[in-house]
Amino acid sequence: MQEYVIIVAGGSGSRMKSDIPKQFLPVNGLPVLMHTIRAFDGYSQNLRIMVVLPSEQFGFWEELCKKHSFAIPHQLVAGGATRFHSVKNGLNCIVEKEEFLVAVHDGVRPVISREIIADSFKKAASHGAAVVSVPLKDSIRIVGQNEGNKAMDRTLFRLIQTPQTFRSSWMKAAFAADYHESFTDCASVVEAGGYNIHLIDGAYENIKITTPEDLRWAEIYLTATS
Ligand SMILES: Nc1ccn([C@@H]2O[C@H](COP(=O)(O)OP(=O)(O)OP(=O)(O)O)[C@@H](O)[C@H]2O)c(=O)n1
Ligand SMILES: C[C@](O)(CO)[C@H](O)COP(=O)(O)O
Repeated sequence: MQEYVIIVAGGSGSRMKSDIPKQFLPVNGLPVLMHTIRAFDGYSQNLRIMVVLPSEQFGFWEELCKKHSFAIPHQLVAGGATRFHSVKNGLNCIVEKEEFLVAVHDGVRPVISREIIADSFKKAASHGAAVVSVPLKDSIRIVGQNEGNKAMDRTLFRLIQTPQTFRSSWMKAAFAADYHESFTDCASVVEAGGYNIHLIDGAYENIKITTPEDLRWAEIYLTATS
């Protein structure tokens, strides 16, 4: 089956509090988003890469590509109001008659290994939906509004990462739904569509650059893996 990745970088990065959108911030001399695209290109050059950005950032991105002589082929897609809408826009731009596999990955998760990408495509082919996760390392408590808080069994939980990879027919059927605020990732959308989610092993290094201190970790991890 043909493989695609939709790399979503259409958000506003409000928690990063940076003038430059976080997907363009330099880490080890290269914008975050270029590290992410490079990781997927390194997995397979037959992979088709879609990159979702706010349309008003297309020009800036093209300038950055020139500046860094960045020539990995990819198709630009305009972002939407939420992550759900950005993924949907990416999916709608894929022209393919046959069933295909599609991974969705956060543009701001640049420390993703080829092994995890390969595993996610392999398991999506056999299970329909493969979603990367890691166990919790800290203890957790549930907090109530008036009732204080209570210890929970952390073995019952997983932290969910990307890539999240699906058979195209599952993804298209699920993303035909109207937006709901519980859709924080693709797995929640596909699950709401009635499909089972198969969890696969992720990595603690596969961080999402969300707040300023994450950049430092990305720098450390990318230095260690380059
Ligand atoms: N409308 C949106 C919102 C988010 N994303 C992408 O989804 C990923 C995860 O979202 P998050 O880290 O929350 O990014 P932002 O929405 O940009 O950040 P914030 O929530 O701090 O504003 C990011 O790569 C982001 O660019 C997107 O493509 N389109
Ligand atoms: C998709 C995701 O990265 C999985 O952990 C996460 O749900 C994105 O959340 P955000 O609030 O949009 O950063």
